[in-house]
Amino acid sequence: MDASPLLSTERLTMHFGGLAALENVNFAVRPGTIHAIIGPNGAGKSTFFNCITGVLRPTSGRILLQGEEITGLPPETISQKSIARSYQITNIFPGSTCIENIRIASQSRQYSWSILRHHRSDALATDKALVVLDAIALRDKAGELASNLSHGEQRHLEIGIALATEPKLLCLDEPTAGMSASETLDMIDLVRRIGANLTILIVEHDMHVVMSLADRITVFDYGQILAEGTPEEIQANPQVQEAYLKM
Ligand SMILES: Nc1ncnc2c1ncn2[C@@H]1O[C@H](COP(=O)(O)OP(=O)(O)OP(=O)(O)O)[C@@H](O)[C@H]1O
Repeated sequence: MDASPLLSTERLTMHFGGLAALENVNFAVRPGTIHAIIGPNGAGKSTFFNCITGVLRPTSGRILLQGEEITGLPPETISQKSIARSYQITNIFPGSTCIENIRIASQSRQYSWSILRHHRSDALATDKALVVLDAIALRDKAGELASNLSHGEQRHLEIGIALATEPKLLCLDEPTAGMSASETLDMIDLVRRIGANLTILIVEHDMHVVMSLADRITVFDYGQILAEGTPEEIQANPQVQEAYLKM
């Protein structure tokens, strides 16, 4: 029994001049899953993320969030519609404390926070931020300047900033890039924990991370979907093996 997709694309196409970075991509993320997108360099993974988060306006095709068309909407509107993205490059305010970083992000989510503004907004905003800090295992660093955190902790904070906007879909762009082995294990643990209550779309090069976390995997190659399935199905797929061997 398939649930209706949380996010889907229909014939999504993005051309840069004569280059087809995405070509007729039909894709769907089921609610409650951790869905990984993998593929060789230049396969179109970042372009896909950029289209669904509004950074790029696709050349043609449609993007639907819970059946509502969001194609070509600006990033702020897409964020208000509950798609949050954590970037490869850290996106935090280094001169602010961890809790301030989370509070700033949550206050930017005007609609769902309008109630809080009417009722003891400050105390509630702080309580909410502490819940997020708990979720990202940084509660004991609430008052610490973000600039004093380790690289791994900064990536956790960045995910907290995305969580504070109360997304329905969290897009993670290479969350373990540049991490040590132990930071990578911590990140796997974090994504698994937040994925218990949230739909996550993840672009990741580290196959151990992908195979540890993903419920489903979509493989992009030359801007098209080469394969889709469970981690076991993808690992056993000869076309996928060939696409990676040619790298
Ligand atoms: N703004 C742009 N202008 C022109 N070409 C672009 C632009 N962005 C991406 N491309 C091209 O589109 C293709 C897909 O790039 P994209 O960055 O989406 O791939 P990727 O799968 O994310 O690669 P990587 O794993 O290396 O990050 C590449 O050929 C890239 O050079």
